Amino acid sequence: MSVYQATASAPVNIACIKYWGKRDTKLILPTNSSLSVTLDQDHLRSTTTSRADASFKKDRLWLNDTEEEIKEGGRLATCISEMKRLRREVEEKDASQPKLSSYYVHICSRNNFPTAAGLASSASGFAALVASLAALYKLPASPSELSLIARQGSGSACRSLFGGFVAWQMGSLPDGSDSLAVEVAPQSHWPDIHALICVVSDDKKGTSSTSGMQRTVETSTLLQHRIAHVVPARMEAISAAIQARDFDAFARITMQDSNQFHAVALDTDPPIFYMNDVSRAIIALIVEYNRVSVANGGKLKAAYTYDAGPNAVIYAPKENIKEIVELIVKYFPQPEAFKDPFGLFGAAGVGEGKLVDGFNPAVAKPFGVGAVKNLIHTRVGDGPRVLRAEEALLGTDGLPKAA
Ligand SMILES: Nc1ncnc2c1ncn2[C@@H]1O[C@H](COP(=O)(O)OP(=O)(O)OP(=O)(O)O)[C@@H](O)[C@H]1O
Ligand SMILES: C[C@@](O)(CCOP(=O)(O)OP(=O)(O)O)CC(=O)O
Repeated sequence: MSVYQATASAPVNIACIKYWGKRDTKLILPTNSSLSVTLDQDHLRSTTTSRADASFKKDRLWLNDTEEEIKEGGRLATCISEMKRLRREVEEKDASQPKLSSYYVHICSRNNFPTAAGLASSASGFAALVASLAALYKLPASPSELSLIARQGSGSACRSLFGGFVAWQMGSLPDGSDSLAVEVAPQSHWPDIHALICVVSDDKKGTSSTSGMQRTVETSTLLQHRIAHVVPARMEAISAAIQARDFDAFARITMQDSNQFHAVALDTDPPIFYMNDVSRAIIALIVEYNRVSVANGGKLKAAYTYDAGPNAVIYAPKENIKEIVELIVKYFPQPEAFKDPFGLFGAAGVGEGKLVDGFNPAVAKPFGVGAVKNLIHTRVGDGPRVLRAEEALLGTDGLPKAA
């Protein structure tokens, strides 16, 4: 008997131009275009195995070993049924294809980082779901076509169907068929872009992105200004900066857009605060680090950005990461020396940290151990990967294997 099963992994992406607001909440159509950097799956990823079998009694999904309910009409159900629809098209064109679209699926997924903690698990999670079903169903669909479906799981997920630098074009059609992700530049165009994630909190967050952005759409006048007058020009400018590998322009726009996203959150009624004192201290450190560089005739060396939570993501060319880690560790001591996967610091790692010459230490007060709980050093990465059969998360019985 044939086994119909496929496993895929997908990356996290962190936006430089933020998606915040929907014009259609069911189809997940945004009020503005957005642009992100895909992070390396070698460090942060969702891995998903999908299997279709005539003996299965219903569609089931396990996330990190716990079964999730697939609510009728919900986001998971929509993605699964849309993927079955694409499979049906394949079967209608070629009668020799097994009728997998009529079978129920079992799906097992794991994230190798905290779920629902503002580390974009919904993005990698829905991208991995769509990528694994596309492999199971042997769909001829392009990443942009698959992004149309991932988008209906979680908007930001559509951007995780590509590696490198990715735009989500908002589109204008009411059915959403032109609201999709496109590659701005592949990972290989600018592999030198690294990211340092400062995990300020890995708790579940207070106001979810989904509910927060709707409140912003309903109450913020600043959002209307952003949509009409700010984002279109920024999309153009940051795409040009990426094409030219102009980090100074990339960093300036990224920080401006993070600031404006948090400004529209604050302009929401009642106001939404995602950053905390630790987040703001990290901003002050990056601003001062850049000031010293510019004062010495240089350019911006790092860019911060924050999603719907207090964690900082710092983008920088690889050559600056050592200084940045030393700076962060100086103000946010770590329980153990920080060792990074790129071996920038040798076997001993970074212990006490230090400041670059000319840095004004008074821009922030030092915090205690635990204020930044964890540092994750990663870089721009590739798009979803189809994995070997041995990496499957479902056992021969179609149920999750023990972790
Ligand atoms: N691997 C996965 N497979 C399927 N769904 C997932 C997966 N990982 C996360 N999700 C879905 O995404 C939800 C978490 O999304 P949520 O937006 O709350 O957090 P986040 O993505 O970590 O944060 P943010 O999107 O604001 O950065 C989970 O509750 C689950 O429904
Ligand atoms: C701040 C953001 O991370 C918001 C992400 O929102 P989601 O994609 O999580 O929202 P839903 O579409 O409702 O699932 C900015 C971004 O990723 O562009």
